[in-house]
Amino acid sequence: MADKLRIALAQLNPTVGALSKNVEKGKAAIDEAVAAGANILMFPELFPTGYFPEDLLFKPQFVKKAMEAAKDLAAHGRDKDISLLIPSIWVDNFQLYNAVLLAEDGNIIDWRAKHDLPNDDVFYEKRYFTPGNLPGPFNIQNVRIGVPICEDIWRKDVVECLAETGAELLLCPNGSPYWRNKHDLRMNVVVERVVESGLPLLYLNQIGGQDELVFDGASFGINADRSLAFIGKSFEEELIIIDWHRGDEGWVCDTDKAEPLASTDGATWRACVLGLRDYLHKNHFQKVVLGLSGGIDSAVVAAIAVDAVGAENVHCIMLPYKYTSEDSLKDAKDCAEMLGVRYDVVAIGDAVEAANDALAPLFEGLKPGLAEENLQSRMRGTYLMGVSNKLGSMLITTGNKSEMAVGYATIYGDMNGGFNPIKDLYKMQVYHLADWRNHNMPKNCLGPEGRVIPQNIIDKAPSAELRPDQKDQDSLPPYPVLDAILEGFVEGEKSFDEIVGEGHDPEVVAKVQKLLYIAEYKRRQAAPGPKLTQKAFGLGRKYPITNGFRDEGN
Ligand SMILES: Nc1ncnc2c1ncn2[C@@H]1O[C@H](COP(=O)(O)OP(=O)(O)OC[C@H]2O[C@@H]([n+]3cccc(C(=O)O)c3)[C@H](O)[C@@H]2O)[C@@H](O)[C@H]1O
Ligand SMILES: Nc1ncnc2c1ncn2[C@@H]1O[C@H](COP(=O)(O)OP(=O)(O)OP(=O)(O)O)[C@@H](O)[C@H]1O
Ligand SMILES: NC(=O)CC[C@H](N)C(=O)O
Repeated sequence: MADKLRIALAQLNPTVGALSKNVEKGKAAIDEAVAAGANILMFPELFPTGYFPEDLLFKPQFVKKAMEAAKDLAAHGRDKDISLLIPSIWVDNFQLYNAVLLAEDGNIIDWRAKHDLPNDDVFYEKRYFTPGNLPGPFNIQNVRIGVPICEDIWRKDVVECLAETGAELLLCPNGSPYWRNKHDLRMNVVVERVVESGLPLLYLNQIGGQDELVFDGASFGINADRSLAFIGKSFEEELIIIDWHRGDEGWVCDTDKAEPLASTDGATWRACVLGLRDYLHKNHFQKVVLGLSGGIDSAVVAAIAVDAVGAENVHCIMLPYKYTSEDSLKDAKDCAEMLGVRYDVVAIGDAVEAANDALAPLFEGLKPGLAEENLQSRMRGTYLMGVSNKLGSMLITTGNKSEMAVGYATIYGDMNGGFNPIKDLYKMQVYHLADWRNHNMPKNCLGPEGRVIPQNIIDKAPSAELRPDQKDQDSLPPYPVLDAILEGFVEGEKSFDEIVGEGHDPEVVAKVQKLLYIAEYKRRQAAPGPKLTQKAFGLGRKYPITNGFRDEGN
């Protein structure tokens, strides 16, 4: 019976659906693990397909090829002295499972299926998979190793069963998307399972962006005595190699590895950066274009873009109209210079006047208002999409969570764009992160150190500049109040009475609730953006567009 184990954890960044590319990445990890003398190598959840393949799983051809990909990866272990744990889809007796395969010497010799299928928030696993039976441990190199798959550790039953059936060590592959401070939650869950079972647990997560999800890595292990065994890098690929020995009280970690965890602000920023970078690169774009208005939102989006793909791949365009202030022109230019990006100025006046003239006969007798204001935004959106088409850069859009919540953005105007890096940041968080980035240089970011956003952009009152002297606060409550009410409704699903009970004006609360509900149609047509909170608009929050419900209190 082995008394020592060298375990390799492949904290990798797969691309959903890119079966051959993922398998090649996996084979390189096998070679590296073998060279490092590892006895066991484990991959993250559903590695050959990437997490999560969604309705690709309804395509028999995809399922067939995904199983072939898993077998191909397993075959790479032939004539190599290493046991592979490959989490993959698996079909058995006409049922589809979210499984983990044990492969030795090129052959799949055993497998287990995920028992607890997550079906809340952004997960829809019951739509696709049959739940596995409660599993027993694998016998790997004469050590009994339990492999609960991701959600299997978020409830008690699977680990309890593994412990009762003789597991000595737990290895858990995950596809666990980031949200703010989720790492603490994962640690708590793992410690609970360790305390209940008395077994050490190694937690492996993937990294990378997949549409609206970002995976943050930071894989870790907890010893049986609840102490932290090791922690890997955040938001970076890494082959983590950890030595274990069998002591009198069971398996103990011998490797001293404690990568620093990103701070809450640092992790939020890096999730936006990685989410954007992977969305672009995995969809074969190198460059982005955006409208830089001299306001806070586009300045922060430009800084995130530069950190994601480098200044040489970010094109900022100021599109002034007669309401654009001198301050905005200066602030936009200063910001572009600080970031080192290409900056152009393209006036929209002639086009806006031409459109107004063309529509004038239809609008005769009507007062100018919202239609004329939104036309400016739409003209900018049209110009920017023209640049995107011609120069091959993706247009990125800049609406923050407060604006997306209340519909304070012009549909088919400034909402144009393929991806929105700040979609899940409330306005006050956008300000906070602008200041944070001016004072911090996050890891793996390609932008300059030091100030990247002019102080005047942070200090001045926000304005859409669609009419003379317009300020956001003419139409909306002050952002600290708006954000607090929205957090109540969106993150907390609180009642009208609860929010009013927190000291907010009932009329304002009612207005925000109404705006929130009637803007659902805009959100359905909005670009995706990285999920940073437990309740992000998009994948995990499903509200009807046609919705007659209003909570008016008791
Ligand atoms: N349920 C529904 N399903 C489908 N379509 C629906 C709809 N309800 C309205 N609509 C349509 O949507 C249109 C109204 O939407 P839209 O044209 O966007 O216009 P709207 O939401 O009325 O106005 C945009 C607001 O955003 C502000 N804004 C604009 C640009 C930038 C910023 C900023 O600070 O970032 C702020 C602007 O000052 C204004 O208050 C209507 O003409 C109506 O036809
Ligand atoms: N003059 C402009 N030049 C270029 N882009 C603009 C201009 N005005 C608005 N935009 C684009 O439209 C988006 C919405 O901008 P707007 O100024 O209306 O409100 P905002 O949400 O406060 O954004 P920001 O803080 O970036 O100004 C901007 O982020 C920017 O991408
Ligand atoms: N893929 C999964 O099973 C993930 C579920 C788990 N609750 C998590 O967020 O980490």
